[in-house]
Amino acid sequence: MTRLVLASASPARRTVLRKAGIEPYVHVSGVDEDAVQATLGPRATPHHVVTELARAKAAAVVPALPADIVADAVVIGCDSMLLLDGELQGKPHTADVARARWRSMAGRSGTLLTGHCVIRVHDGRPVGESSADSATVVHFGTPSGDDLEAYLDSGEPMQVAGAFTLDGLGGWFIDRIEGDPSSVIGIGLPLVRRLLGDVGVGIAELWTASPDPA
Ligand SMILES: Nc1nc2c(ncn2[C@H]2C[C@H](O)[C@@H](COP(=O)(O)OP(=O)(O)OP(=O)(O)O)O2)c(=O)[nH]1
Repeated sequence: MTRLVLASASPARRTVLRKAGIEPYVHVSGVDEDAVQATLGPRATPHHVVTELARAKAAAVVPALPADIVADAVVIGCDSMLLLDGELQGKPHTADVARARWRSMAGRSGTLLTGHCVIRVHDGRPVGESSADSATVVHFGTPSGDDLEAYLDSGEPMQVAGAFTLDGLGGWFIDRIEGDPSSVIGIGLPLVRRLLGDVGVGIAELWTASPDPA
């Protein structure tokens, strides 16, 4: 049976796949995202940046996988960033940066881009690849000063692209989205289904009969 390999440390991506019936084999890529982005140059479009980062993560994992996995696998890399005022934003990492971002984006909208790359591996060799990014417009609410500080104190916004989550505490501050919710969380299920089809894999081949509904 073809095994789905998730080239990501993201617990959010793992959870999305598990709830959708797939227990991924996880192998973190360890890719230096800043270094990859630097090689793309200043004229790289936001769509190209997230897709190339996703490709770098998937490609980095293939040679490191055990033989029994790479006998028959699809390796998926992803990268999510928020495009706001023409600037790509990753994780804020600090409360000060997250606060400044929320003060800028409250009451406005941005586009959450998630790059995806699927590499088909058979008998240890890459035999197919397909990549694309998904774009979801996110309309941000306006948290009160107290709510924003409490959100920052939770630590959540510092660890996620765009300083918000759709499915966590951040959900209280997202008015609506235009696009695929799973790609905002970190891995777009309908897009991955299409990319898997591009490399000859049907999604129903991969999922277990009993998805994790938790
Ligand atoms: N649960 C949740 N997580 C989100 C949401 N939006 C973004 N994130 C997370 C997903 C990713 O873990 C993170 C985006 O950073 P990256 O795409 O660089 O992935 P990350 O560094 O976590 O892992 P990776 O580089 O794939 O090993 O932000 C959301 O709405 N909900």
